[in-house]
Amino acid sequence: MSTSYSIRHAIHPNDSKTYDTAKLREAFLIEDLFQKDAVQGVYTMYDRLIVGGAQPANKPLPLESFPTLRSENFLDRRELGIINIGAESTVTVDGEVITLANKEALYVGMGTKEVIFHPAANGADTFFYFNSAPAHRNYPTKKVALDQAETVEMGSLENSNHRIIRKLLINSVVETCQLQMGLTELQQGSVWNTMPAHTHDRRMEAYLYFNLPEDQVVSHFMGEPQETRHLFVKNRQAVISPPWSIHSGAGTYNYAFIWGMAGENLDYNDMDKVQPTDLK
Ligand SMILES: O=C(O)C(=O)C[C@H](O)C(=O)CO
Ligand SMILES: [Zn+2]
Repeated sequence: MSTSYSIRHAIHPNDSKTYDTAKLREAFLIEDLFQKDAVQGVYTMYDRLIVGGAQPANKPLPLESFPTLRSENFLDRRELGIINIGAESTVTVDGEVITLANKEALYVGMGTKEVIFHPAANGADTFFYFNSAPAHRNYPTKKVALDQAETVEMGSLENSNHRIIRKLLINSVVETCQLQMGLTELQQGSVWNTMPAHTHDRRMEAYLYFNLPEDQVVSHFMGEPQETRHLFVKNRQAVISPPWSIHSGAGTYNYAFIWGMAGENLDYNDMDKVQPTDLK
């Protein structure tokens, strides 16, 4: 079997205040999502979002159901969002072959029986990142290319936070039950993401940092706005952000990240912003 997963429990914000570095990392950081010829997942108890990575190198990898799901197929009661962060390659969805170029996204609806991740034809490194949330109905499977995304430019070089946000799987682009995903790229010389920071009690969020040189890091800031902590994060590592937590980061180099959310609403702009001078 090429699929493995672990479970992360939800934590009360008061408890997290007492965590040392090791405990904080164990609760919120996902260090090893990608492994050659494996599908790996973390089933979080935050809105039951699954954070996953598939790295097909020598063989196609089916997305197998996790025993915790107690369902025959992974998507019997779930929806799925996939973003390709590696070489162009294909995903088959109930036999339909869908090609995803780097940074392209795919929404796969509830009730789909079979999802298979394929290695790139030319042997190049293939990395598919995915998020999955419980669903209540089927919406059609849809590929979203970069030019179909809702794209916004935010920040400035003066504030070290100039970035392009591509909302790929969002309700103006594709119908979903509760999943939203997108990709943010820091522009050269800018290192701060999501600053001013925010929380959104209605939704949890997960970040996957990528396109970061192997010898560079992002300091990811989390916690309640007046009780922040940090996690040092490397390339292709993910962070779980509870609804009460800010999720912002500053890198030693520019980078990209994928954000994914699930929860109470599909309103991307429903955020409680925190001014930088109010953070503690
Ligand atoms: O750089 C940003 O700002 C983001 O990408 C923010 C995320 O999209 C987010 O946190 C959505 O809630
Ligand atoms: Zn957010």
